[in-house]
Amino acid sequence: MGRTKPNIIVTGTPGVGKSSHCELLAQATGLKHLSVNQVVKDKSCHDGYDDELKSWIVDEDKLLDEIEEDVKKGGYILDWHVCDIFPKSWIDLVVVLRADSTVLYDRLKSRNYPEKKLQENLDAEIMQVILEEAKESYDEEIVVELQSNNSDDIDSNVERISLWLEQWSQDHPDGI
Ligand SMILES: Nc1ncnc2c1ncn2[C@@H]1O[C@H](COP(=O)(O)OP(=O)(O)OP(=O)(O)O)[C@@H](O)[C@H]1O
Repeated sequence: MGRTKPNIIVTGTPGVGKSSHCELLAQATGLKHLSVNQVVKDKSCHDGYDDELKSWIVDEDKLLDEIEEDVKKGGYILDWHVCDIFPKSWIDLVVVLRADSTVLYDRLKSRNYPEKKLQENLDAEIMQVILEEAKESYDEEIVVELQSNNSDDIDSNVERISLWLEQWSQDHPDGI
């Protein structure tokens, strides 16, 4: 079975603004916001919790099994800091959000991240780890890098992705 609506990944380093974008984007487009972290927790797609890193040790196979049936129907915004585990055939657009390191530092600091986790995430953002993963895992023409430093950025990004969605629907009147 194909899909009449596309699937979009919104990814980026923790704190870059994925949830904020996805919520507004879901409101603007009617696509469904799938918080992958929430699925990991709710459906126990993990092998426990890493206390030092304060994050779940994700069972990726179980996670994919859990969401496959829904996501294959289309119309989902996948919100996660990992982007390279989803099969290419599921995905129509990959949005990689970016933030300046000073901005990201302040956001993570205010979340009381442990110093090690904060530094790892800042390094990952500076080294553009997630952008590189996205480009390696998907065709470059579907990977879009967008800035997320302030609320104007969110508005213009949501607008831009909404326009992309309209175009996708025009280009694929019968779905794919
Ligand atoms: N572009 C932005 N302008 C202003 N504030 C922002 C922006 N992006 C994110 N924030 C703020 O930064 C904090 C983290 O944002 P958010 O939870 O959306 O990030 P996230 O990428 O989903 O994080 P995580 O991966 O940890 O879930 C929130 O307080 C949010 O309001």
